[in-house]
Amino acid sequence: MDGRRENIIAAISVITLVILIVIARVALKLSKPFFLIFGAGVAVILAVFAYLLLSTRYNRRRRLLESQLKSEGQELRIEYSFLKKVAGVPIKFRYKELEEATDGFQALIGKGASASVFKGILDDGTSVAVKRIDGEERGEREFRSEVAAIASVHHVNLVRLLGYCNAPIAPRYLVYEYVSNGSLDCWIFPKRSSQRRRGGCLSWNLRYTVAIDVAKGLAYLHHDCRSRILHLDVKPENILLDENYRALVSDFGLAKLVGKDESLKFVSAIRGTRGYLAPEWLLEQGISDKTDIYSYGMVLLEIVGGRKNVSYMDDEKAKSKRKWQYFPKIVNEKVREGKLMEIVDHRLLEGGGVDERQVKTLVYVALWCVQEKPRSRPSMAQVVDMLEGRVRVELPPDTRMVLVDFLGVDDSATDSSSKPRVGFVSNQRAQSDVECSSTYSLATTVMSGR
Ligand SMILES: Nc1ncnc2c1ncn2[C@@H]1O[C@H](COP(=O)(O)OP(=O)(O)OP(=O)(O)O)[C@@H](O)[C@H]1O
Repeated sequence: MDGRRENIIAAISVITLVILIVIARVALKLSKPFFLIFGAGVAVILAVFAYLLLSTRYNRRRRLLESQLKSEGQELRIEYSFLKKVAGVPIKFRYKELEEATDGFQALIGKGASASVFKGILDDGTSVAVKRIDGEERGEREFRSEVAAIASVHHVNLVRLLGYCNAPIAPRYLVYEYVSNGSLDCWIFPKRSSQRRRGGCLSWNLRYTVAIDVAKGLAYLHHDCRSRILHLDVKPENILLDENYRALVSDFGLAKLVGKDESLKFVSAIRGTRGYLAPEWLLEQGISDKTDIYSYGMVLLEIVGGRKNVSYMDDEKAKSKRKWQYFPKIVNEKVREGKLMEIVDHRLLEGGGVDERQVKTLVYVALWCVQEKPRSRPSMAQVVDMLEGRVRVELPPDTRMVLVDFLGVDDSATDSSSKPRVGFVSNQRAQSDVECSSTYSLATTVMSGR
């Protein structure tokens, strides 16, 4: 009850009692009933005063506590949102917020095998990339592994997950920081005339820093996280470039968290992308961090050559007979022949500024990474040391590269970005263990090299 109201009620009751006593005095004189009424009246007045005293004290104390709690609550809220910002804990978004941020999912900035990515701007002005994960069961699996893998990691070379939205019925969404220069493939492979995309020809210096950035991001995942994280889909389409062309590893949809003390090798259904898959995975001999290192080596070769590792031969006759070139094998031969510079992206050689020593380092490291035996490959931490010049890079052993995965394909097969990931049905494996049943057949073949 409000204090002022209490006082008014008390005053009215006291005045009423006094009036009653006065009336009783006039009506009853000093008789016995008068003294009874008088006594009762005084007792009531005393009780009203006692009540007033206690309730005023109680209210004052309650108001004090309330204001204390309010200010503490506010402090806690400020502290919580500060901690959230500092720790980078992913936020849960409402579908409506994402719809507003992307203006109804208008600006599509990328599309992969399992997701569409839209540009958006949050209320506070932050630019974001909103990834809508398509597909029911697979979507759920990719969503979970992506959140589990990236929610807890923070590194300058890993794309930052700002939040997620998993409203019932609607597709699942992941909200990432927006990385303004798109993916690496647009910056190293020549643009096809039909393509309308951002990009250009990345300079040699920037290619070298990108190689180091990606190695650092992967080294962090392999060595410095609480559980070892295997990316399992390292390819140029999953490497993003920011406004300063620093590289960030993205797309953790296939990532696996492995306990630090867990066996280094384990079996997993073949997924990932054609052209970057390590032989041990194709041969179902178990995967490990060395599987990522193989894919990284394949990406390094594409960075140096500015071309896909698996491509059609240029001449039309060969094309009609489906003759392939396997760039890693060409690189291996050129290295042995001492003609290293012949494999460098021609567009870079025309412009000059290619450091031959760096080319040698990058190519040697790449050939170490794509060694067929996983144990011959370096760790990601060693790769960083080699690229940054702390460790000398020896000439890698000659590899036969007899095992090449490629698909029974059509013309667009050299563009992995437009293709579903590889699905592989093994005789021994249950169908449910297979990542996706694409229309492609996976073949293992001996490549001619050129
Ligand atoms: N944070 C981001 N900022 C800017 N562009 C992005 C971002 N995330 C993704 N993209 C763009 O969207 C494309 C597809 O994204 P992503 O690779 O995550 O999808 P996906 O379906 O998981 O791909 P995949 O085919 O490897 O399964 C990327 O190649 C890139 O061009």
